[in-house]
This record gives sequence, structure tokens and C-alpha cells, in this order.
Amino acid sequence: MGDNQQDKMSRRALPVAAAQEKVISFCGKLTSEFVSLSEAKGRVLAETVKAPHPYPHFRRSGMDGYAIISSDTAGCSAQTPVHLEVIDEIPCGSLPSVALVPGTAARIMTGAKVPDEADAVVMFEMTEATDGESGYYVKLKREIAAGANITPVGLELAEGDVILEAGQIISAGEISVLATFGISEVAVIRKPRVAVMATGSELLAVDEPLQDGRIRNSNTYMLESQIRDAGAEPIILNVIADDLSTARSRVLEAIEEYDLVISTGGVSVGDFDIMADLVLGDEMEMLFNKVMMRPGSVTTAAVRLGKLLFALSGNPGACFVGFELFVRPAIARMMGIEQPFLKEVEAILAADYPKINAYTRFVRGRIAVEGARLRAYPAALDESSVMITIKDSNALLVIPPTTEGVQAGELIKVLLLPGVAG
Ligand SMILES: Nc1nc2c(c(=O)[nH]1)N[C@H]1C(S)=C(S)[C@@H](COP(=O)(O)OP(=O)(O)OC[C@H]3O[C@@H](n4cnc5c(N)ncnc54)[C@H](O)[C@@H]3O)O[C@H]1N2
Ligand code: MOO
Ligand SMILES: [Mg+2]
Repeated sequence: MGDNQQDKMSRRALPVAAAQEKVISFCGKLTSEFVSLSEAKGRVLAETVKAPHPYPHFRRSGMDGYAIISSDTAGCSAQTPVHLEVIDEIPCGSLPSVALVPGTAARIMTGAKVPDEADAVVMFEMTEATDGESGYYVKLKREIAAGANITPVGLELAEGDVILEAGQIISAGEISVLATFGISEVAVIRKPRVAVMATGSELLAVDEPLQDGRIRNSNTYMLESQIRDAGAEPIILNVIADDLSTARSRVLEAIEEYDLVISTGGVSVGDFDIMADLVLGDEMEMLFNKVMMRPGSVTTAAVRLGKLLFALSGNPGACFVGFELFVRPAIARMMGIEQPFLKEVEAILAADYPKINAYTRFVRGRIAVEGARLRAYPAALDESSVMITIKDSNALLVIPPTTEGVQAGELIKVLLLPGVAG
């Protein structure tokens, strides 16, 4: 056994939180760019946005009806109705054309500007239109309170109010606000460009026929989807055979070119685990090459030129979990998101989890709302090498180190996986 093998095997395992902290400390916020509103969904706001005007910016009718001076209805009842002369018609988008005086009303539509002299709108259904000697009148049979059916200026926002904070992820509600305030182009953090490089001489392209002893490269496409879901731009690089010098030159090139590089495979203690050797070389500053977790204990991170390389395990389950615990938060922080980690909740473990382990386990599974409770169902197969249960999972169940397993009914922590359907 060479020195190399010895170095690869003598690893110091970091607790997950310490490893996450190390990674995050290397994630600076990227620069910003402008995108149109139609492209803004899912992007992260780069600047705080303040209301350039109040909203609404004019007194708006909330109903189709009549704008009136409410004091005209004092003492009004079915027995003593009031008749107001209708002297104006105000469709939406038009302005009042005459000033109201006591005893008059304006026919007005929902969303139209209320005449300055009016202080209430009464809906059509509460009125009767009548023809009088000199024109057309509206008959009211009850008192109307001042303010009725008028949306005041600035009800939703005053001028200068902070509408959206920098770091906010833009969704339908934010887009509606920006459009309302005439912000057609919005400053967002540019998408991190994340390169994916699979390693392994056994890997076939997805469109190649199966060969004995070889498998198709699924991790690249899984990671591409996770990267996109995290808000970054994936770049798929050629697969690298298990050759250290090729891997070294390709990784160094990729680090120059992209904001972040992910490799998958070759990170354990095997003879051809080239990524494990690579991070021990002089070109990289290794942050860690073992984490107290399963799957993904061999998850490795290194830095060069201030940029991160994540060498994730080749085992699909470990690769998936490594991305969610380390890469997704790194991407989130590069995009200026303050709290970059998976959201944590507490849930009742729905089935016994008998496996013992010295490290914390992040078990794929499903979380379900049952009545007022959250229950967490571990996947039947959760080994690091298992691929099939990734698709059935919407959460990672956190099973702390245990010598006797965890019983159904116990309260556990659960990390919610974004980007997967309920
Ligand atoms: N003697 C020891 N052996 C192993 C240990 C150990 O501690 N001592 N750790 C085991 C654990 S835990 C894991 S996890 C794996 C990690 O393996 P690597 O990260 O080195 O990955 P590979 O050896 O390249 O591949 C493992 C497995 O995954 C398949 N694979 C690789 N790339 C892909 C891909 N792109 N798409 C789909 N599947 C992929 C590969 O064919 C292997 O089956 O090591 C254990 N061994
Ligand atoms: O690194 Mo392995 O995934 O711990 O199980
Ligand atoms: Mg290996």
C-alpha cells in the first residue's frame, strides 16, 4: 500500500454543521444583472425596491354603483327615501367631469376614480333608478356610511415604503408588485454557472446500449436537475475516465471557467478513486474529505482561486444527499439568500428505523400531513448505492447516531426537499 492510499484512508470526519459552515464561508454573493419581468420568476432580487408612489394612487371605487355625498343620506329609510340627481358617468380609466354638490350623485364603475367631493359609493343593488322631471335620479332607502366602498389612496403601500427586500426570491406575488410599480426590468443576482463532471470508467452515456459491468451515467442528469432547481445554470462537462492526470487538468480548467464545480464518483478509498487523490494534491486547498453523515460520508470539498469544488460520491443516494446538504446551500448563498439551508421541521417517525449507526443518517423518505400532525415515512431502501427511492422522497429524515435504532412514534427532525412535488 503506497503513501497515497494511506493519506486517502486517514481522514478526519467533520460534523455536518461544521462542514456546512466551512463551505458557506467561501461563498460570496455574485454580481447582478437586469432581467425582464417575464424572466424574473425564481430569480433573487439584487436590490431593495421601494414604492415610487402610493398604491392605489387615486381614490378608487370598489363597486359598480353611485358615488355620493354620504351626508345626503342622513335619516334616509325605506319610508323616507332620498332621491339624488345623477349628473355624471365615470367608467374605469376616466376622470369625473363635473363636481358633485349635495343632492347629486355620479354613476361609477369598479376601479374608477371617485369624485373628490364624494365620500361613499353605494352599489347598484341597493338603489333604484328613477326618471325625474329634469333628468335621472337614484333612489336610496338607507343611510350610507362615509367611506363605504372607497379604497383610500395608499391603502396597500405608501410612497417610499419598502416593497421587496434584496435577497427575496421572486415569485408570482413579487412579480405582481413590480409590474404594479412600473418596474419592467429588475436587478437580480446573476445565476451561478455550475459545472458537472462525472468520473468513472464504468459510465455509459444514457443513449448507449447496456454492457456487462457498466452502467449509465444517471448522476449527471440528476445533478443537472438539482442545480437548475437551486436557481443556477448547469453546464455538463465530458465524463472523465478514472485517470488522475486527466481529472486534474479538467478540474483545474473548469475551476478557472465556472463559478462552482461538482464532480461525482471516485472519492472513496478505492484504487481508482482519483478525486480523493486530486484534492490531496498541492493545487487545491482541501476543506474536508469526510463528514459524519450517511449516506455521503466521503463527501469532499476543496477550494482553488476562491472557488469551490464539491467532489460528491458516485453512489446515487450519497450524491443526491451531498448536493442537498452542501451544494444547494452554497448556490443559495452565492445568490445572496440569507438562510441557505434546507428547511427543518419536526415530525413523528411513522415506522421503526432499526439500523444502528455512528454517524447521523439522512434517510430518504416522505413527510405527510395527517390531521394536525406531520408524520415521516422512511424509504424501504435507503442505502447509499440505491437510486430508486430518490424519486419517492420529499424529505430527508434525520436519524441521530444510535446504537439501537429509533422507534416509530418518536419525534425526529426532518429536512424538507425543495423542488420535488408534495
Ligand atoms: N473500503 C471501502 N470502500 C468503500 C467505502 C469505505 O469507506 N471503505 N465507502 C463506501 C461508501 S460509504 C461510498 S458512498 C462509496 C463511495 O464511492 P465513490 O464516491 O468513490 O464513487 P465510485 O467508487 O466512483 O462509485 C460508487 C458507485 O456509484 C456508481 N456511480 C458512479 N458514478 C455514477 C454516475 N455518474 N451515475 C450513476 N452511478 C454512478 C458506481 O458505478 C459505483 O457503483 O464507496 C464505498 N466503498
Ligand atoms: O459515503 Mo457513503 O454514502 O457514507 O454511504
Ligand atoms: Mg470509489
